[in-house]
Amino acid sequence: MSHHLVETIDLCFSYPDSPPALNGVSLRITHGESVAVVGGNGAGKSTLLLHLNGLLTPSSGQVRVGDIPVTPKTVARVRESVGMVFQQAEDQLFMPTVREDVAFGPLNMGLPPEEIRRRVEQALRNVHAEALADKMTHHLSGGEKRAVSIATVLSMSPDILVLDEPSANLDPASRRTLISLLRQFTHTKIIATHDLDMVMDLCTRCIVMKDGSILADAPVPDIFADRSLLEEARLEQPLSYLLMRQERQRNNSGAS
Ligand SMILES: Nc1ncnc2c1ncn2[C@@H]1O[C@H](COP(=O)(O)OP(=O)(O)OP(=O)(O)O)[C@@H](O)[C@H]1O
Repeated sequence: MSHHLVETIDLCFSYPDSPPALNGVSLRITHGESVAVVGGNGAGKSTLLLHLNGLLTPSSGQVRVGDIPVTPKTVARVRESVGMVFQQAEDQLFMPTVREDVAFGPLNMGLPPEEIRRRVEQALRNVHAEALADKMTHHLSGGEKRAVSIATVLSMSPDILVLDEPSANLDPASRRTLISLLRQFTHTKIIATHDLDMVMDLCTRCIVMKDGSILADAPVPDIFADRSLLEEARLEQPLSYLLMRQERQRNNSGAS
């Protein structure tokens, strides 16, 4: 894929017998960006993400990854480039052991056994889960499942990592580990989340959704400075933003 752009053009989608879940979403994300997708419950975040690697097909409009339109014909190629980490780890992990789950993607890509072994080891090392390799996936804790879910995607060496609620249900230490892990992934990241403190930590750009449309798309500090926008989107200023602003005010008053 020439350059790892993700683009949606006037994307609309309705689930069967339901009102539209996406209403003309257009966005363009370029290589290396770290983008948060935020909004209240039911705003359309997961539905948008599921279009990015062809798990849902638009009712109208288009999704493009690089120069390839995402269609049933291109979807296998697109999924080598766009790695999706689902909201529920149970949707991601379906093989008996961790090692088999992490090997599943590379195996499907038709890679030689030695390369598969190398990728599995590397991906597990990246998420600090080497010790879990031979465990049964259904015996893992929530945090371990999340780490292994990410490894199943990293083993395919994606250019674009798409994560739906990656920090949900993690204890503070596991959440912190996840954030530092994601920080090390320097390719494009697209993260749907309610964890606005994590957005402060990881993202530079923030897309705010409401009722299946984009309400705002701007640098993270600009979004968090706009209280009426946040209220309209059923969001609140995160603590880390308030602390950062307080610190700046203190420094400014100290300097004057
Ligand atoms: N499988 C489905 N069938 C019918 N409607 C659905 C389905 N999945 C989602 N929806 C509806 O589509 C809309 C968008 O849902 P979506 O899950 O994309 O929102 P979200 O922003 O990810 O929400 P949350 O923050 O609660 O996870 C909602 O009105 C939801 O009820």
